[in-house]
Amino acid sequence: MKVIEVTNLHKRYRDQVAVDDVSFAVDEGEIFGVLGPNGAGKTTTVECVAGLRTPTSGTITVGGRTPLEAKHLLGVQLQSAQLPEKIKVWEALDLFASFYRDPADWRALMERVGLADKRDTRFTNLSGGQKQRLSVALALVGKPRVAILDELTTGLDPQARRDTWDLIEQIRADGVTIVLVTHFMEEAERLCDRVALISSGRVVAMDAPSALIGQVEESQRVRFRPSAPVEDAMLLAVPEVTGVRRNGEQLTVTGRGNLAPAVTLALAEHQIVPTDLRIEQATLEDVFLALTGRKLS
Ligand SMILES: Nc1ncnc2c1ncn2[C@@H]1O[C@H](COP(=O)(O)OP(=O)(O)OP(=O)(O)O)[C@@H](O)[C@H]1O
Repeated sequence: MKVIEVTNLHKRYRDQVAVDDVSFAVDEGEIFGVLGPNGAGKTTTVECVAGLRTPTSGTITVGGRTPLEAKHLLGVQLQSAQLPEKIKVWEALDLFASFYRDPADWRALMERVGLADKRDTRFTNLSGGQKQRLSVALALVGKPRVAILDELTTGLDPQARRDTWDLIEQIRADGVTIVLVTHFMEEAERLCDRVALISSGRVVAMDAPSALIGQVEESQRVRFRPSAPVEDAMLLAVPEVTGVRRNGEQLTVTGRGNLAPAVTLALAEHQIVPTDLRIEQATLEDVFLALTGRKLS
């Protein structure tokens, strides 16, 4: 079932087109990623979905209603959401809970996002990751059906980022649909069931990360040093192989599908052992580059 439907969204700020033509639908219970470089129109798109901005044209429904009618279904954690510096963790949660008729138990939520021991800490004294986790808790306090999380892990160190990813997965396990705005391809690959790649206000591709990566011409690369000389022709005869490059003794074989097992098997048939074997897989970055000629970050 579709919980969000965006059709031909267009948003202009005076003479600046922020979103040119964006359409997508989000299934109930999925983590849907909106991925694109800075300025692609991601924030504008989700702010329209959240009812915080009015589209210039196009339609948006959330749970079959307009974003404004659906406000109670949405929990929004927005980029650089700021709280008063001196507010304490518990006060912020208690304040946000007071906005709703039937709020979640904010104490349980505080526990859930790992801030129970920071209950009395002021916002300004929280670390970057703790601030982000508080903002997630604040987005969830209204028991939303859909949570919109914008650039949630920007500025976090790797450990804090992984902790935040775990938190997002837990929230989804509770049945909350998540729209995740990010410009980190690794984050999108790891978390999202589907992603919309956005460039210059348009959706250039939309699918599961693995499906998008599978479409890249050379989605796999295998690098190794052969224990004995290898003919290119022998490798090119392997159906999965599309190319062979040499760099001194090192060979780079590109291709698709189950490339690494196919290559090692072909080598074994010629009594050749691949040493220093490294397998590299294309990423969403490669997909984006192939589609737009531009880098994601
Ligand atoms: N309030 C505004 N007034 C005028 N132009 C705006 C406004 N908000 C955004 N824009 C412009 O619209 C375009 C899209 O911005 P948006 O913030 O939606 O992109 P984004 O993909 O979220 O980028 P980022 O990751 O940097 O936040 C940009 O060129 C931006 O400068």
